[in-house]
Amino acid sequence: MSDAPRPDKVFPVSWDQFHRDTRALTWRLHEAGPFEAIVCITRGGLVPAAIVARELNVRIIETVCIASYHDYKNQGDIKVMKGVGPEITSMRGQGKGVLIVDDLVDTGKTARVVREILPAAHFATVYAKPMGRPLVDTFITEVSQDTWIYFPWDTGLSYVPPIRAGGD
Ligand SMILES: O=P(O)(O)OC[C@H]1O[C@H](OP(=O)(O)OP(=O)(O)O)[C@H](O)[C@@H]1O
Ligand SMILES: Nc1nc2[nH]cnc2c(=O)[nH]1
Ligand SMILES: [Mg+2]
Repeated sequence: MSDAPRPDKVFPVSWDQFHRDTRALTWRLHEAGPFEAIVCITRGGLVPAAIVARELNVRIIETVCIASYHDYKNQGDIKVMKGVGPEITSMRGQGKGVLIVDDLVDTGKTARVVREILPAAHFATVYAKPMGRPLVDTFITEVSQDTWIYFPWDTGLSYVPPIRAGGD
Protein backbone atom coordinates (compact mmCIF):
# COMPACT_ATOMS: atom_id res chain seq x y z
CA MET A 1 0.00 0.00 0.00
CA SER A 2 1.43 3.35 -1.05
CA ASP A 3 1.67 6.02 1.62
CA ALA A 4 1.33 8.74 -1.04
CA PRO A 5 -0.98 11.58 0.02
CA ARG A 6 -4.70 11.23 -0.62
CA PRO A 7 -6.11 14.75 -0.80
CA ASP A 8 -9.81 15.59 -0.89
CA LYS A 9 -9.51 17.05 -4.37
CA VAL A 10 -6.57 17.40 -6.68
CA PHE A 11 -5.79 19.88 -9.42
CA PRO A 12 -2.90 18.59 -11.51
CA VAL A 13 -1.28 21.20 -13.71
CA SER A 14 0.81 20.33 -16.81
CA TRP A 15 3.80 22.38 -18.01
CA ASP A 16 1.72 23.56 -20.94
CA GLN A 17 -1.18 24.69 -18.74
CA PHE A 18 1.17 26.35 -16.28
CA HIS A 19 2.84 28.29 -19.08
CA ARG A 20 -0.54 29.40 -20.50
CA ASP A 21 -1.88 30.39 -17.06
CA THR A 22 1.28 32.34 -16.24
CA ARG A 23 1.15 34.11 -19.62
CA ALA A 24 -2.49 35.04 -18.90
CA LEU A 25 -1.36 36.39 -15.52
CA THR A 26 1.31 38.43 -17.28
CA TRP A 27 -1.23 40.11 -19.58
CA ARG A 28 -3.03 41.38 -16.47
CA LEU A 29 0.24 42.45 -14.85
CA HIS A 30 1.20 44.34 -17.99
CA GLU A 31 -1.86 46.54 -17.40
CA ALA A 32 -1.08 46.93 -13.68
CA GLY A 33 2.61 47.83 -14.21
CA PRO A 34 5.19 48.94 -15.17
CA PHE A 35 7.45 47.08 -12.73
CA GLU A 36 11.12 47.82 -12.21
CA ALA A 37 11.97 44.59 -10.40
CA ILE A 38 10.56 41.16 -9.58
CA VAL A 39 10.88 39.49 -6.20
CA CYS A 40 10.09 35.80 -6.44
CA ILE A 41 9.22 33.66 -3.45
CA THR A 42 11.30 30.50 -3.64
CA ARG A 43 11.04 27.91 -4.59
CA GLY A 44 7.61 27.79 -6.24
CA GLY A 45 7.78 31.38 -7.44
CA LEU A 46 10.96 30.79 -9.46
CA VAL A 47 9.18 29.20 -12.41
CA PRO A 48 6.40 31.80 -12.92
CA ALA A 49 8.91 34.60 -12.21
CA ALA A 50 11.08 33.45 -15.14
CA ILE A 51 8.07 33.54 -17.47
CA VAL A 52 6.78 36.89 -16.18
CA ALA A 53 10.27 38.46 -16.35
CA ARG A 54 10.63 37.37 -19.96
CA GLU A 55 7.23 38.72 -20.98
CA LEU A 56 7.49 42.03 -19.12
CA ASN A 57 11.18 42.52 -19.99
CA VAL A 58 12.23 42.86 -16.34
CA ARG A 59 15.94 42.25 -15.69
CA ILE A 60 16.21 42.86 -11.94
CA ILE A 61 15.13 39.68 -10.19
CA GLU A 62 15.51 39.04 -6.47
CA THR A 63 14.52 36.11 -4.29
CA VAL A 64 12.95 35.90 -0.87
CA CYS A 65 13.61 32.41 0.39
CA ILE A 66 10.81 30.99 2.52
CA ALA A 67 9.96 27.51 3.73
CA SER A 68 6.74 26.57 5.44
CA TYR A 69 5.37 23.26 4.14
CA HIS A 70 7.59 20.42 5.39
CA ASP A 71 5.74 17.85 3.37
CA TYR A 72 2.36 17.42 1.77
CA LYS A 73 -0.25 19.69 3.40
CA ASN A 74 1.66 20.09 6.67
CA GLN A 75 2.50 23.72 7.24
CA GLY A 76 4.97 24.59 9.98
CA ASP A 77 6.32 27.95 11.09
CA ILE A 78 7.23 30.33 8.30
CA LYS A 79 11.00 30.60 8.02
CA VAL A 80 12.52 33.48 6.05
CA MET A 81 15.87 31.94 5.09
CA LYS A 82 16.91 34.93 2.96
CA GLY A 83 15.32 38.37 2.74
CA VAL A 84 15.51 40.90 -0.09
CA GLY A 85 18.77 42.78 -0.75
CA PRO A 86 19.55 46.53 -0.69
CA GLU A 87 18.88 46.90 -4.46
CA ILE A 88 15.22 46.28 -3.67
CA THR A 89 14.88 47.79 -0.19
CA SER A 90 16.54 51.04 -1.30
CA MET A 91 13.93 51.50 -4.05
CA ARG A 92 11.46 54.27 -3.43
CA GLY A 93 8.37 53.75 -1.27
CA GLN A 94 8.57 50.35 0.44
CA GLY A 95 8.41 48.27 -2.72
CA LYS A 96 6.50 50.55 -5.08
CA GLY A 97 7.22 49.38 -8.61
CA VAL A 98 8.21 45.93 -7.35
CA LEU A 99 6.31 42.83 -8.41
CA ILE A 100 6.21 39.87 -5.99
CA VAL A 101 5.55 36.55 -7.73
CA ASP A 102 4.61 33.18 -6.26
CA ASP A 103 3.03 30.07 -7.76
CA LEU A 104 0.04 30.10 -5.40
CA VAL A 105 -1.48 31.51 -2.26
CA ASP A 106 -3.16 29.02 0.07
CA THR A 107 -3.67 30.12 3.70
CA GLY A 108 -1.97 33.45 2.94
CA LYS A 109 0.66 33.02 5.68
CA THR A 110 3.59 33.22 3.25
CA ALA A 111 2.09 36.21 1.45
CA ARG A 112 1.51 38.03 4.75
CA VAL A 113 5.18 37.67 5.75
CA VAL A 114 6.43 38.94 2.37
CA ARG A 115 3.95 41.82 2.33
CA GLU A 116 5.39 42.99 5.65
CA ILE A 117 8.80 43.22 3.99
CA LEU A 118 7.51 45.13 0.92
CA PRO A 119 4.12 46.67 1.82
CA ALA A 120 3.72 48.74 -1.36
CA ALA A 121 4.69 46.00 -3.82
CA HIS A 122 2.20 44.36 -6.19
CA PHE A 123 1.60 40.72 -5.21
CA ALA A 124 0.80 38.21 -7.98
CA THR A 125 0.19 34.48 -7.98
CA VAL A 126 -0.94 32.12 -10.71
CA TYR A 127 -3.38 30.24 -8.45
CA ALA A 128 -5.28 31.31 -5.34
CA LYS A 129 -7.36 29.59 -2.67
CA PRO A 130 -10.11 31.58 -0.87
CA MET A 131 -8.24 32.08 2.43
CA GLY A 132 -5.25 33.68 0.75
CA ARG A 133 -7.06 35.52 -2.02
CA PRO A 134 -7.47 38.86 -0.16
CA LEU A 135 -3.67 39.10 0.12
CA VAL A 136 -3.11 38.90 -3.63
CA ASP A 137 -3.46 41.84 -6.03
CA THR A 138 -3.56 39.75 -9.23
CA PHE A 139 -4.10 36.03 -9.84
CA ILE A 140 -5.55 33.90 -12.64
CA THR A 141 -7.34 30.81 -11.34
CA GLU A 142 -9.09 30.18 -8.03
CA VAL A 143 -9.40 26.65 -6.64
CA SER A 144 -11.34 25.59 -3.55
CA GLN A 145 -9.62 25.52 -0.16
CA ASP A 146 -9.76 21.71 0.02
CA THR A 147 -8.00 21.28 -3.34
CA TRP A 148 -4.30 20.41 -3.55
CA ILE A 149 -2.53 21.74 -6.62
CA TYR A 150 0.08 19.44 -8.16
CA PHE A 151 2.66 21.38 -10.13
CA PRO A 152 4.42 19.88 -13.14
CA TRP A 153 7.80 20.01 -11.37
CA ASP A 154 6.37 17.81 -8.58
CA THR A 155 4.81 15.17 -10.83
CA GLY A 156 5.55 12.69 -13.62
CA LEU A 157 3.61 10.52 -16.04
CA SER A 158 2.17 7.40 -14.45
CA TYR A 159 -0.49 4.76 -15.09
CA VAL A 160 -4.06 5.71 -14.08
CA PRO A 161 -6.54 2.85 -13.54
CA PRO A 162 -9.88 3.07 -15.42
CA ILE A 163 -12.75 4.78 -13.59
CA ARG A 164 -14.89 1.55 -13.74
CA ALA A 165 -12.91 -1.30 -12.28
CA GLY A 166 -12.93 -4.73 -13.98
CA GLY A 167 -15.39 -4.27 -16.82
CA ASP A 168 -17.14 -7.15 -18.61
O1 LIG B 1 -0.43 30.60 1.48
P1 LIG B 1 0.38 29.59 2.22
O2 LIG B 1 -0.47 28.64 3.02
O3 LIG B 1 1.48 30.19 3.04
O4 LIG B 1 1.06 28.63 1.13
C1 LIG B 1 1.59 29.08 -0.09
C2 LIG B 1 3.06 28.76 -0.19
O5 LIG B 1 3.25 27.33 -0.04
C3 LIG B 1 4.09 26.87 -1.10
O6 LIG B 1 5.45 27.04 -0.81
P2 LIG B 1 6.25 26.04 0.18
O7 LIG B 1 6.39 26.69 1.53
O8 LIG B 1 5.62 24.70 0.14
O9 LIG B 1 7.71 25.96 -0.42
P3 LIG B 1 8.22 25.75 -1.93
O10 LIG B 1 7.78 26.97 -2.70
O11 LIG B 1 9.67 25.66 -1.78
O12 LIG B 1 7.58 24.49 -2.47
C4 LIG B 1 3.73 27.77 -2.26
O13 LIG B 1 4.78 27.81 -3.22
C5 LIG B 1 3.54 29.12 -1.59
O14 LIG B 1 4.77 29.81 -1.48
N1 LIG C 1 2.07 22.02 -4.51
C1 LIG C 1 1.33 22.71 -3.63
N2 LIG C 1 1.92 23.37 -2.63
C2 LIG C 1 1.12 24.05 -1.78
N3 LIG C 1 1.44 24.79 -0.69
C3 LIG C 1 0.29 25.24 -0.15
N4 LIG C 1 -0.78 24.80 -0.84
C4 LIG C 1 -0.28 24.06 -1.87
C5 LIG C 1 -0.90 23.33 -2.94
O1 LIG C 1 -2.14 23.29 -3.12
N5 LIG C 1 -0.04 22.68 -3.78
MG1 LIG D 1 6.48 28.53 -2.08
